[in-house]
Amino acid sequence: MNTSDNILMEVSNLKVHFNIKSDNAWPWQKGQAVKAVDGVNLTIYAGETLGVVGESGCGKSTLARALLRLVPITEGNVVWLGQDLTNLDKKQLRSKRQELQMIFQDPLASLDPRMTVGDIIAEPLNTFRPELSKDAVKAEVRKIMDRVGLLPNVINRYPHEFSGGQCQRIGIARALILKPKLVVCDEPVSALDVSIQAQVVNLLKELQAEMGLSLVFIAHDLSVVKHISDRVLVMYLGNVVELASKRALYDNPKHPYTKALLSAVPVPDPKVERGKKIQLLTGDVPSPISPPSGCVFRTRCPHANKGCAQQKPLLQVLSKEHQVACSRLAEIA
Ligand SMILES: Nc1ncnc2c1ncn2[C@@H]1O[C@H](COP(=O)(O)OP(=O)(O)OP(=O)(O)O)[C@@H](O)[C@H]1O
Repeated sequence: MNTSDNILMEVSNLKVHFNIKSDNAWPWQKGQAVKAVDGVNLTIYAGETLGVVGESGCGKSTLARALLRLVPITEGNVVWLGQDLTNLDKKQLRSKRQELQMIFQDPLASLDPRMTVGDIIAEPLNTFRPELSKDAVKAEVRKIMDRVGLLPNVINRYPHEFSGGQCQRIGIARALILKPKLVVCDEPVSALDVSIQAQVVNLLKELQAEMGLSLVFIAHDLSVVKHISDRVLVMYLGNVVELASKRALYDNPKHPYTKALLSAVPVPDPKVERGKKIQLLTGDVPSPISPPSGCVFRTRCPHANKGCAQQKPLLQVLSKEHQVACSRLAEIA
């Protein structure tokens, strides 16, 4: 159960704005910033999987990196087990890396091509546990390799000799060898074949249960997120538009954006699929350089003509349905 006793991370008003460099910007963009993450509040509990979904460019990866302070944070706080990571210096932050790990989208690109699998997996141990003997490190490496489904005889091979799925297993082994408390998985299966995706997702699920890990799991595929998550966070234009338990979100989505996203998910039953109405969103996603004020979804919201277009703050919109969604937002905030 999620209670204040088992909070791992508390994120408040988190903002990551990237200043646009003048050499690769249009003249009118100079001095402006991309608001990749723009005021996110969330809590991560011990042992849970928090899924993160949203269209491309909505800020999922930036949020993931900001949780581990891998990108500069413009404003806000990321409190990890009572300690604000945003105040830590490099050395203090480094000591937290044992507890906070990340798995990346492109498994091959995330592995050093000049290192053997054994060395890649051993690297975090060599860095953070220098007191361990070579034999002890090797034993740990073999143990985790076995756990993620890598055969012992591949220990001296190089990443390019492996398939995408195997490379992701190597990435998982490296991330888990220090027994972290939280692993942020940034689209860990997006680059894999569908058949392999299921294996990797199930492996993560098993390891999570076994090691009592918390996962932040980012993906485009809402079915994958449904399979692995306990709670799901929906992002739009750097903001959280809905955050709810998996069941509540998939069975009874409140926010019009969530509804539109879910309506596009294919249903395995052809009869249901044929009769299904996809809620198409009109218009493009506004620029993250100058997002709409008030409700960021306003320009594409199907209820916008009922008052939402007036740039009113979230709770002043007239549509009843949208009010429900927006009062949920207030609860979340
Ligand atoms: N280093 C950077 N400098 C400037 N803008 C950036 C930088 N990194 C990301 N952005 C911008 O921030 C916004 C959010 O990007 P981000 O990669 O976090 O989105 P995303 O939801 O993870 O997208 P995708 O699903 O395609 O990976 C985008 O507009 C992106 O162009």
